[in-house]
Amino acid sequence: MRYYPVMLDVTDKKCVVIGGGAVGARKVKTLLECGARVTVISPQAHDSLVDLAAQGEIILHARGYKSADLDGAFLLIGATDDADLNEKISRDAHQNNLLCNIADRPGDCNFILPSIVNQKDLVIAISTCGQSPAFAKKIRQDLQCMFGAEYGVFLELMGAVRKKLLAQSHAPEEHKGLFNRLIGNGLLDLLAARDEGGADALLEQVLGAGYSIRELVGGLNDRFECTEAE
Ligand SMILES: C[C@@]1(CC(=O)O)C2=NC(=C\c3[nH]c(c(CCC(=O)O)c3CC(=O)O)Cc3[nH]c(c(CC(=O)O)c3CCC(=O)O)/C=C3\N/C(=C\2)[C@@H](CCC(=O)O)[C@]3(C)CC(=O)O)/[C@H]1CCC(=O)O
Ligand SMILES: NC(=O)c1ccc[n+]([C@@H]2O[C@H](COP(=O)([O-])OP(=O)(O)OC[C@H]3O[C@@H](n4cnc5c(N)ncnc54)[C@H](O)[C@@H]3O)[C@@H](O)[C@H]2O)c1
Repeated sequence: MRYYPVMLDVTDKKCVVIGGGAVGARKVKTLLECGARVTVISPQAHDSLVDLAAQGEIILHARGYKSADLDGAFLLIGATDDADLNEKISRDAHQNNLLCNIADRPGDCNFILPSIVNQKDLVIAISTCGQSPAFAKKIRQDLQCMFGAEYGVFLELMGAVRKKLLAQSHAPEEHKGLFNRLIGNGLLDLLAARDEGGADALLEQVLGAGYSIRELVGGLNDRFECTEAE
């Protein structure tokens, strides 16, 4: 494995994307989904970025890159169509010890981006360590249809159960057994079938009273409506 996989918290962090073409726009979209504060520097910008700037979702500077653009940044992505400039951006980033992804220079990045299958808090990241982005995308497309809305609702429920158990006691070995019984005895399939009664019966059998779906996360149909509306 060439790279160390991590999950980065970019919430409210200043992330600078230099070059707002097709590639920059794709990377901005993911950063926004993860709650970053995004600044884009680009003389010309993809229509989607112009719209996001008009809606106040990003800051867009319609001009060329200056080194000072990195001031206060947590992370930067270089995605211009100018190879020399991309190299300069990577040098500036390394001097400032920044997290740095350069779209055409994997060797100058200290992180690269995976292809992502996502259903609310379920995130499956696929990387070929730069060997074949096209193949990472193909695997994403193959996996995507296997993970429906029930996975998002399932994780919301498991998270609520876990939070409630942890508030009572820290007992990882005991909790592991409970979680494995919920997982192994088909809670996910019951949610997929929208069988709230069946799911409640399983929750009560494994966890006892006080753990119904309504008590934990509200009604099942409401949860599916929220998930599918997103
Ligand atoms: C996963 C994804 C995430 C994202 O971008 O968000 C991503 N590339 C995606 C798509 C894609 N990129 C390219 C094609 C054309 C076909 C092809 O080349 O295969 C396609 C497919 C398409 O467009 O259909 C061209 C390309 N990519 C890189 C270079 C430069 C180079 O290799 O030197 C060149 C130009 C090569 C040339 O000059 O021809 C480099 C990188 N691209 C990476 C990520 C990192 C390694 C990921 C990995 O393999 O693990 C890495 C190293 C750096 C980085 O960008 O972080 C996203 C999938 C989105 C999805 O799921 O839909
Ligand atoms: N990593 C990947 O997934 C991937 C995929 C395809 C291509 N690429 C590479 O990514 C780069 C960008 O590809 P693209 O298709 O988005 O190109 P593009 O031509 O659509 O966009 C390039 C952007 O860079 C901006 N730019 C030019 N000079 C600039 C400057 N001085 N300061 C700031 N911005 C400047 C332009 O205004 C333009 O918006 C290319 O080098 C390409 O080879 C990477």
